[in-house]
Amino acid sequence: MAWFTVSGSRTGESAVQDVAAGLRDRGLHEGRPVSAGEPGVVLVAGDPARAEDVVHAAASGGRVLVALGAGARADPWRLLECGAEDVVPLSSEDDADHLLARLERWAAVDAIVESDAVRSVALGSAHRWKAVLREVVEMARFTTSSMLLTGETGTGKEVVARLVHDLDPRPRRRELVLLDCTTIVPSLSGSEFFGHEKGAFTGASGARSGAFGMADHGTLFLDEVGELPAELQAALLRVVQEGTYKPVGGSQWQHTSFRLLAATNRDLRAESDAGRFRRDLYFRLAAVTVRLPPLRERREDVVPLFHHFLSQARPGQQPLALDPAVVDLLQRRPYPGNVRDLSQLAVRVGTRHVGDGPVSPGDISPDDRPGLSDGAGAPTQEAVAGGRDPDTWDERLEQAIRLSLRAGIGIKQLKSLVPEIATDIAMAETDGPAAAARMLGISRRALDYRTAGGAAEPDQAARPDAASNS
Ligand SMILES: Nc1ncnc2c1ncn2[C@@H]1O[C@H](COP(=O)(O)OP(=O)(O)OP(=O)(O)O)[C@@H](O)[C@H]1O
Repeated sequence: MAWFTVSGSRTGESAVQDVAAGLRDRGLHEGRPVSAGEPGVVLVAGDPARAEDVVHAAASGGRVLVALGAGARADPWRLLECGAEDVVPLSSEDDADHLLARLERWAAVDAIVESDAVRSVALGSAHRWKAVLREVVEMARFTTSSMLLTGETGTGKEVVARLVHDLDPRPRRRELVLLDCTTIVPSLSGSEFFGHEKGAFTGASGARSGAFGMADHGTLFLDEVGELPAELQAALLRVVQEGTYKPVGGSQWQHTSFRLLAATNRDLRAESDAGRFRRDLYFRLAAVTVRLPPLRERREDVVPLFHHFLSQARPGQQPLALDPAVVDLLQRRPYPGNVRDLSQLAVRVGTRHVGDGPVSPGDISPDDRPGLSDGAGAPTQEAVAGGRDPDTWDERLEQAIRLSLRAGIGIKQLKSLVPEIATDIAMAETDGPAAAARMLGISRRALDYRTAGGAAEPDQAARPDAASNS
């Protein structure tokens, strides 16, 4: 852990110097945390013109906390944009202790993120992935908050849910109970949720615990929670709020207490705004929302993850090198099914490969080699603008859809993925949101809504069969 001072004038400098001395006394070394890759503090005094540059440089090497001396005129929001994790005012002699406590917490979280327990199950070292892991570790270790995990299919929501449970430090922590909300049959769900007493219904030859009982002192993970039928949303809300339930056929209230985790690849917030998901339940589930990035936002993880899955597909055999053309393909290929897609590709490659030589282009099956000439499947702007044969365009689109279906992406997910990918492409290929909105053929407001996290415009989100639960 390190700290350093940046000052523009004498205003407020004495307070900053006091805190600096305090940090020195407590064993923190003075120096720039730029290359250290460790937590650090930047103390800002006066109105230094270069504070933003300094914070920007520091934050590229590690996590930075900015402390503003009295009278420092730096803009905290700009400093956050420059990469600071937080900006706090300095006001008392105890501030050195507070800063130190924050840095120690960060260092503890970073140590867990770098531990084998995490690295061996939630692979990846991309900046965005590490930021997710830090948030997840912080929540898992230091709170019992419920957490809503969002992200496209195959981004690792279940991996993260298991990690949260494994890192949970509650004494006598019990089971992780997984419920896939797509498979819940409403007529049978009473027993599945609450359990039943012996003789509660025909065939109930003995008492049985339900998910709420089994998760007591543990974790309940509701996968695909957006699919939960309306009547079960109400039942769940009651248990979450009051911690009590009655088994089917029982007369005694039972108590339960669990950490609630839920996952969805839908925009539940928009759905609750549209009355298709209970808003009160949404806010209970989403005390903390963690968005897992799609693989295309962490491309640097593609090749290391591929190596990992390839080794898993060839247990006990030598790790294989990759031909540069294969590396190139891996990096350019689309992954609509995200990490799951990549792992299945590695299995197919492992099956085709013979011997211990490098993986060569021929090990990639023809179906996995889409659109090499123009960037893995998608028609380029030039191709479209230049009026190339529309049949070729159609074929490429069809190929991309075929790959998605094979990767287990159903029509519902495809429908939500396509606008999201199109938005990403437009944002990357134009020089601002106005141009991106024009490229997409939508209003600037609709684009802002999408980029702020909405999967569809509110007026497009309503389904004719949607029942209001409000
Ligand atoms: N960071 C990761 N490290 C290692 N394996 C991962 C990682 N992320 C995902 N996987 C693997 O990818 C596959 C899909 O992961 P997971 O089931 O957690 O995704 P998901 O987001 O829950 O998907 P869905 O929404 O379709 O249920 C699993 O086999 C999982 O082990």
